[in-house]
Amino acid sequence: MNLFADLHDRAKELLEPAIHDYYAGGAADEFALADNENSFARLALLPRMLRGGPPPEPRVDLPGAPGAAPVLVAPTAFHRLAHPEGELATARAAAATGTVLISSMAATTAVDEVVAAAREVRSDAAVWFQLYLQPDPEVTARLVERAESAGCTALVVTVDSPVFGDHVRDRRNGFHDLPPGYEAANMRDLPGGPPGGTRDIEMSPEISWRHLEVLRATTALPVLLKGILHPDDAHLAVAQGVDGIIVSNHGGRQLDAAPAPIDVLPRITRAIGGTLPLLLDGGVRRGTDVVTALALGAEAVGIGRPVLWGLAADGEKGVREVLDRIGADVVRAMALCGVRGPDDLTANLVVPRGFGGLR
Ligand SMILES: Cc1cc2nc3c(=O)[nH]c(=O)nc-3n(C[C@H](O)[C@H](O)[C@H](O)COP(=O)(O)O)c2cc1C
Ligand SMILES: O=C(O)C(=O)c1ccccc1
Repeated sequence: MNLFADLHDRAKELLEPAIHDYYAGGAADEFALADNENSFARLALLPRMLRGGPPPEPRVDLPGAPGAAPVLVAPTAFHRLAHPEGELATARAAAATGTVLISSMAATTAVDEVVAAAREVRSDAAVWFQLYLQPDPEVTARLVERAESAGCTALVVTVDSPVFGDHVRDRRNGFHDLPPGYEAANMRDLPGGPPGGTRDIEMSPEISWRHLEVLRATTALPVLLKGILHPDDAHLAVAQGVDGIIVSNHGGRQLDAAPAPIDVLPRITRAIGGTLPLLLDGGVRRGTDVVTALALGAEAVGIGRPVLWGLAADGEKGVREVLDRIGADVVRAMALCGVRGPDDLTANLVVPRGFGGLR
């Protein structure tokens, strides 16, 4: 049970089973998928009382997104499979709530249309573009140009996908490609692709820090890396001069043996906390999860599947419901913990559940 259980139930009723499974599923045995939520459940918050502060107003300055809500929309593929308005509905709901939308390279709507929909609702809406570095740097460069001319204010480079994860449910359901009538619209008219058609998204183990360097030389946009889990990689990211890190195991869809992001966040914070903005996604389902992540060193978090459930259940209104619910729940959780501002979000707020008073 969580804050979005009703929307997930409704989405499950409405979606074709193979599409529901595509969204819900993880890699292999789904250990990482399960652990993402379970790891939050293994942590408790030790609240402070009678602190006499104003009502919490959680807002955060992120690269290309001043004054953003601390909960972002994580990039997820293929929103038109959830609702006919697809990414346009998601973009409008995110903009209306002051939420950063990380628009997926694998979207079924082109990024310029996504940004335009957000900016119609709110002229300063922040949309970041998520990107898989492509083996052909020309293809990557063209995608970056598209994101820049669309008006995206940061790039999120997903680094946890040298190959596709083994999505067992998709294999079982025979769900391998977008159904007819849908397209990965950002991949239209790219070098090496069919004329007038869309190019496949390539995932390649060849991709290295060198490709990232090339990318960073071609853009002035802030670049965040999504999918870092090892503290040594966090150090390398700092040395490269990136603008932020999203600690993530891709919602349990890539390496199934990967730890839950919330379990490695303290090590990453110890390694590089304070030098760059740290974000986290995976298993965030309630305000106390957000407070836990912020206390352990994240500036902000992303949510993936709950947005898809809201979108499938009720389009723009459903996504709005998801973002409003979690926003209000964050304020409630902070107030219940006696958090007055960012300075009160420290690691000593978090204890293991069932600690028996021994710590
Ligand atoms: C259906 C689905 C599609 C996704 N597509 C992408 C994608 O295109 N690019 C990407 O970087 N991450 C993608 N992700 C991973 C999310 O950005 C995020 O890391 C994850 O969903 C967070 O976990 P949560 O769903 O538990 O909130 C996808 C996740 C799901 C569930
Ligand atoms: O499904 C995913 O998790 C994902 O990241 C993806 C990547 C490329 C195309 C479609 C989905």
